[in-house]
Amino acid sequence: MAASSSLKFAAGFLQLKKPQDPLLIRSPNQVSTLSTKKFAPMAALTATPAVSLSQTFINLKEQGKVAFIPYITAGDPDLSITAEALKVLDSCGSDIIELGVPYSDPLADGPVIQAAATRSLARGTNLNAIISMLKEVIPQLSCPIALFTYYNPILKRGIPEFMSTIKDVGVHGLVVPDVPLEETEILRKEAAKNNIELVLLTTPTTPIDRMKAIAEASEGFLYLVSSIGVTGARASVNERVPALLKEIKETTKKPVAVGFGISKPEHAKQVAGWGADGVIVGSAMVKLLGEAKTPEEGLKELATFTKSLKSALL
Ligand SMILES: O=P(O)(O)OC[C@@H](O)[C@@H](O)c1c[nH]c2ccccc12
Repeated sequence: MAASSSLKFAAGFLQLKKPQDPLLIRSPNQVSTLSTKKFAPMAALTATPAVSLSQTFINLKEQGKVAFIPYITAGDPDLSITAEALKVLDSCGSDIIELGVPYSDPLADGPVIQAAATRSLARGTNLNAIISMLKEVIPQLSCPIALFTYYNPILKRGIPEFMSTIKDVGVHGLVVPDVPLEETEILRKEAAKNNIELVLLTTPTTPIDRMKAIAEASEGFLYLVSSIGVTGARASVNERVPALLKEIKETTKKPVAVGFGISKPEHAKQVAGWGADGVIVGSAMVKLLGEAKTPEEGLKELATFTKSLKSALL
């Protein structure tokens, strides 16, 4: 698995890998034994059902708040810990959770998320097992889930079936980083049929006309990738973000969430101060869970970190 660290997003999106590459495809029938595990000891408890991504932003805006959106990789260290982590993230104030489907060739990911995906796949995580876990856990969450996946797992399953499956378990949004705008039409159509909001991404190198078209087509929110390159914590947030946000805000009324390289409460506060409607933190979260001595310790650290990021946005 090699993700190029010099990767540049081609006009907003990555190049699509050939779906027939056998290395990239796992059979949907390959159900891990994890899928039969009980993920939710308190399955009887149900939270207030989550609203859509766009409604979440409307509600926050009314309160003058910025959305906090953590990202974690499903199945790292295993899916039962992911289930617990989702509950921790939800109860510590996350507004939307981006849950990543691990993938063998995660082109847009830096070393931290690549390593998490490798560990997760090595444990046998696959889409069916993730879906079974979500079926039990989503009813216990009060914030919506946006599933993050590269395009291949969607193609492998078939777009209509993929969408109806994730809808049935209560997923609200979808982020697919390697589909060019021109190819999102079919995805959008199937997503819309199932009330799934398809979030599109724009980057600092996206030409303005293309950014406008992406903003127009994006649902739920628009994902502003703060800097070119791959995911991963950085010392500071790209100074071009305020200008990029201004440009986008002149184009669209849709909420804009900023991600890539945000790893500290100070970063989150700064990005919110620049006018973002949401702040996305991935690698820093994944690292805490991945490097903890025990899963329990990882979950504790995740709780503390989530609260500190959330309170930077209050
Ligand atoms: O890890 P970071 O730098 O905090 O960035 C957010 C990010 O992890 C998440 O949104 C994401 C994970 N993998 C991606 C690939 C492309 C775009 C976005 C992502």
